This record gives sequence, C-alpha cells and structure tokens, in this order.
Amino acid sequence: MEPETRTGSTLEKYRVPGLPNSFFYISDFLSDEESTALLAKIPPNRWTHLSHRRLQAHPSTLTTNNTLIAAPLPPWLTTLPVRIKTRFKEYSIFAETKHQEPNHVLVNEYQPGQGIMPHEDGNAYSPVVATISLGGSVILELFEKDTQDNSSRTPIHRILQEPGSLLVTTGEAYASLLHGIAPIEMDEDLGQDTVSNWTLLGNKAVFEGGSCRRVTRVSLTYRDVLKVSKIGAEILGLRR
Ligand SMILES: O=C(O)CCC(=O)C(=O)O
Ligand SMILES: [Fe+2]
Repeated sequence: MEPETRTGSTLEKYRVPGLPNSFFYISDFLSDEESTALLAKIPPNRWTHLSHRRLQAHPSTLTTNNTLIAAPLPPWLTTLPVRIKTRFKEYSIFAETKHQEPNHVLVNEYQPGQGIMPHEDGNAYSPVVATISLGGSVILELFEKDTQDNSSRTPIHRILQEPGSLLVTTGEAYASLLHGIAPIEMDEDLGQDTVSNWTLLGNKAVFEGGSCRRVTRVSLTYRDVLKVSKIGAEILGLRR
C-alpha cells in the first residue's frame, strides 16, 4: 500500500457545486488496487436478499429501536486492506458526529436494472453518510421532500458516483432531500448540465458519450449510529 500522503487535506475543494449543501465528492478516494482488495473482503455469507438488491449490515443490524449493539466494525472496513478510518480522519468527515467515527456500515449490491427507492436515512444516525462506491458507476438522484408519490417524482439533482469514489452527505443535504437510484440498465443524459459533480469526476472521458451501462455496483455506506447499547455489560450488571 502507498504511504498516507493526504494529511491536512480539506473537504472543501470537493464540494459539489450548485447543490443546496452539503455534498462532497472525492473521485479518487481509493485506487483501483485498493478497490479490488476491498471488494474481495466482502463476506459471501452475510447477504440479506431484498427484492431489488442485496444488503449486509456491519457489525450488525440495528435493533427495532434503532440501537446498535456495541461491537467494533470488522477491520476490513476500517484498517485493512485500506486505512479507511485514517482517511476519514484526514478529511475530518466524522469530526462532528456523536462518536467522531463511524460505527456502522451498510453494504449494498446492485445488479444492472436494480436500484433503491427515494428515501431519507433518518434520525438513527448523526447526519453524515460517507459512501464508497465499488465496481460500477451509477447516478444517485436527489429529490425534494414533498407529498408526491414515488412514481411521479423527478430528481432535482443528479450525482454520478464512480468506482473508487467517496460521496459525503452532510447537514441539510442529509435532512432535507431524498435520495434514490433508478432501477435501470443504463444511466443516460450525462453531461455538464445534468450531473452536479461533473467538474469533480475522475474519468470524464468515460461519460462524454452521454450514457453509461450499469455493471454490478457495491456501495459501502459508513454512518455513526447515535444509540449504542453495551448489552453485554448490561446483562452482567456492570453498566454505570
Ligand atoms: O448505494 C448507495 O449509494 C445508496 C445506498 C443508500 O442510500 C442507503 O443504504 O441508505
Ligand atoms: Fe440512503
């Protein structure tokens, strides 16, 4: 692995222009080698199969009461093969969240034609999500929160997520918009005027034809769950 050379990096230069606030897009958060190494670490036996994608939660699924049972994230998501936690610190991504570091990761896998309905991530988490994309590129659509039903919604912004990229969603962007991925096989109408992070893309040439065929994409969404229960200590009566 390369030595860390990013100390002192600021997120500001990665701010996606033209969006309410606050999205940040780092196209080269991971190298190709790091992306490959990370993909290879995803445990094959932890998937929950949903109708339009498959999902795993680390270290575990939240309880019905949105509580995380205290447990460390597995090292493959934080330190090895990539020093992800260190990189998050360098960009101060979780500097202002409750535990000042992520304690929960959802891994989503989408085949071409699969997506995720417009939704908000809600108040179980501090309002910061850091999304690493692996495999294929995809358009994330942003929607106004309103009373329209999902079928008639039209996106107000579109963010193109390339493999190896990091998208950070914070503050108002987290709370005031919905986000989703259309269940299609090809993202189209790609260009300067239709993709909010066009100037921040790492490999614009790939999209200059205006479309991009989906291939399998895996996303790792890092979050800081607000409520953490030290259930082991509770059972033993050791909780202060
Ligand atoms: O795959 C993505 O980039 C989005 C995933 C997502 O919105 C979620 O897990 O809440
Ligand atoms: Fe989400």
